[in-house]
Amino acid sequence: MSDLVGLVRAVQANYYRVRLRESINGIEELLCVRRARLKKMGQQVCVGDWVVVSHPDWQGHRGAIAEILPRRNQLPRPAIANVDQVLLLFALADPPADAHQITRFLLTAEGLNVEIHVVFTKADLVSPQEQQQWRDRLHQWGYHCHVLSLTQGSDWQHLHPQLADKITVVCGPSGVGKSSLIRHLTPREDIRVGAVSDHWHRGRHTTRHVELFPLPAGGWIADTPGFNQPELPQDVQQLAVAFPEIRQRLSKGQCLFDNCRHDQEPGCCVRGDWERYPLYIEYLHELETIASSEPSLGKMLPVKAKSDRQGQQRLEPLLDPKKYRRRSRRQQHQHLNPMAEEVLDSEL
Ligand SMILES: Nc1nc2c(ncn2[C@@H]2O[C@H](COP(=O)(O)OP(=O)(O)OP(=O)(O)O)[C@@H](O)[C@H]2O)c(=O)[nH]1
Ligand SMILES: [Zn+2]
Repeated sequence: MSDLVGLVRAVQANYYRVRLRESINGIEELLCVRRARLKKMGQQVCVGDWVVVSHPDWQGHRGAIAEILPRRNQLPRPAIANVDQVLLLFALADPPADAHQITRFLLTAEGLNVEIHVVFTKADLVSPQEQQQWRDRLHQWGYHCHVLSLTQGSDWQHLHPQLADKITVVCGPSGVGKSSLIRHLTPREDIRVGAVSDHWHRGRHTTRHVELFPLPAGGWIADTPGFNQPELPQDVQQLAVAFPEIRQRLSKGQCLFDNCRHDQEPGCCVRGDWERYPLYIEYLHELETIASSEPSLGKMLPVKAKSDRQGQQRLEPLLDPKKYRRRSRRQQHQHLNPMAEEVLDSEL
């Protein structure tokens, strides 16, 4: 008999909601735990994983995840596997669009190495001129964007073809309409699924969890918790390549120094009169300040001599930020209780 394979739609506490690749006797989903063997091997299951299910209990709609199929990629926060694209959503008003905040989201999305779609909502709240200004602005930054309203017209339906057959993650600040958009795109989806809902809602974690919703034309879409200020990339190199404007300048020219920070260095081909250059410089200095304020690192790290803007020499640490970066508070909070899982595993 062939393996029972499914897609993990949601993870909460120690339960995994798995949508079977093919429904069996009308049953589409099983509520699963993770086999002890996977746990011993330290394998975490995350939303978006394709998994092999064993021990199906068709009456109780239960099962156990026996194997995780290879992942194409994995977003770290929130943990979602096999992501095809990120849809960044911003409102044109209420809350107003803000270049600084949009850039922080774009930088995070750029670091994920997946396709990026930018969408502005609440077009009904601003003039056509203002809509066009944001379109032009994003175009100059190197992005195409959609502008739409969920309360007027049906432009949002133009998103369907871009989402079909893909796993799309919607990110954006709080209150921009992420949940509303997903409700529009997945009209027939019932979040509570028959027999599994009782077990599901008994979970200890009451915070909003990540979930994949099926799209009518195939594919899946997930909302992510709204947070307003994503973290910066991990190092200066990653920061620079996360700006399409910088990538474009570096594809045409070359800076004098290989390790140019594109700040005050002579012979820099990136420094210039482009809109987001001051933002790049602000984030560059923010990253460098974080790096140099790590108290325990100053002693351990090699330093390099640098000239500041007044021509004074100063020492700067040469960091390997990946190695020394602290875990974020969000990561720490996402750690689930392993004890409870032990009990469930031992039942199988
Ligand atoms: N005028 C107008 N209001 C909208 C539009 N889209 C969403 N809204 C409203 O904006 C508010 C916030 O929408 P949500 O979908 O809850 O936003 P969210 O991004 O999921 O917010 P968080 O859950 O905080 O992350 C709601 O009152 C929606 O009705 C739109 O296109 N135009
Ligand atoms: Zn440079």
